[in-house]
Amino acid sequence: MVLATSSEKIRDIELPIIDLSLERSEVLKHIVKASEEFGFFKVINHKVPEFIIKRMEDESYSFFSKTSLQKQCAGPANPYGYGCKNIGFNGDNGEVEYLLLHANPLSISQTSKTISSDPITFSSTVDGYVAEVKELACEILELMAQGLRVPHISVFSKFLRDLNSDSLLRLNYYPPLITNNIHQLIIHDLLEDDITDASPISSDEARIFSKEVQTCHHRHQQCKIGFGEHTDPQILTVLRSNDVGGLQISPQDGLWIPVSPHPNTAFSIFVGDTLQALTNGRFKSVRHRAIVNSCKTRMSMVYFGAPAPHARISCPSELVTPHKSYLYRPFTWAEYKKATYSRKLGDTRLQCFRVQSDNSDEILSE
Ligand SMILES: O=C(O)CCC(=O)C(=O)O
Ligand SMILES: [Fe+2]
Repeated sequence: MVLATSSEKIRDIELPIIDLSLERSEVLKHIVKASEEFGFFKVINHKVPEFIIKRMEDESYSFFSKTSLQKQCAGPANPYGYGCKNIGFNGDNGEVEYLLLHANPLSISQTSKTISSDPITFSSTVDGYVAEVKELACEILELMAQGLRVPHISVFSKFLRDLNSDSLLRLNYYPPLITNNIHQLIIHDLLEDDITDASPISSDEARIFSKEVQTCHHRHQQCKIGFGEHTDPQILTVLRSNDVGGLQISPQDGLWIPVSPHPNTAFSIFVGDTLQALTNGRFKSVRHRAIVNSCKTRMSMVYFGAPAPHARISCPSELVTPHKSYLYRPFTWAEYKKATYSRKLGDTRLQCFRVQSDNSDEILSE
C-alpha cells in the first residue's frame, strides 16, 4: 500500500475558481494567470447540463457496484476496460478501481459490450458526456490561446477536434476504508512501533494506547493513496468528482494543496504536459494525486483531451521570444505517449524533450 510521506507540507490555499459567465476579457485573464501559477483551476457556470453529468454518474456507480467477478469481465484496462489497483504498465498501484475508455464513439460502443448489460444506453450516455466535456475543454483552450495573444484561437483546440484525437475518459472509483482493514493496519503499526507488550496494561497505558489508535486511524485516513502523484501527459484534463474530497495538487516540491469538492457543480481543469510544451513552458503541467481520506466512496470522471497520434506538437512562434527560445523540440503525440508508458506514473517525462539551452533563466522546474 502506498502512503504519503510525513516530510511533505499540506496547506489549505485558496485555488482559483473561474466563472465562465463573466465578461470574456476577464475570463481569459483569470485563466492565463491560474494556468501560469498553478496549472489548475475550477470552472463554474459552464454550459454542461447537470442531467448529462448525473446520467454519467449513475452509469458509473451502477458499474462499480457490480461484483468483482462481473467487473473483471470488463477487464483488463489495457487498452480499454476495467482495472483495479494497478495503474499503467510499470508496477504502480493505488487504492482505486477504474474504467478506461477511448473517447471515440466507435471504440466506446465496442468496449460497452463488456461493461453493461445495456450497452446501447451505456455508450450513448458516455458519448453524450464526452461531447459536452470536449466542448468545454475546447472553449477553455480557445480562451487560453486568446489570452496568450496567439492569432489563431483554435491553435490548441484543433488537436481535440481532430477526428483521430486520442482523448480518453477515465472513471475512477475509490472505495471507502473498511473498518476491519483499518483495525488490522493500526495493530500492525502499533506492533511495529513496539507500543504493545504481552503483559496486562495499566489504565494510563490503556489511555496512551487508545490515543495511539486514534492517531493511527487518522493517519491511515489521511494518507492512503488512491492515485499516486503524477502529471497528466495530454493537453487538458477536465475532472468532475462527487462531493467527497481527496484530490490534491502540488504546484511546488513537497507542498500539497487539497482541492475541496465544492462548489460541487464545478469542473476541475488541469494543464497537461503537452500544453506545457505547446505554450513553451508558460503554462505549468500540475502534479496531482488522489488520497483516500474518507469513509465515503469517492468517484471522479476524468476527460483527457489529447492530440491524434501523428499530430506534431510544437509551440506557436508567437510564444517564442529573443529571451525565451524554443524550450522543447517538436514531437508527435505517439512519441510522447510511448515515453510516458515506458516510465513510472510519477516520473517526469517532458524534460527528455527539452532543447539544450545555455540560458539558466529558462530552466523550469518540471
Ligand atoms: O480521481 C482524481 O481525483 C484524480 C485522478 C487522476 O488524476 C487521473 O485519473 O489522472
Ligand atoms: Fe491525473
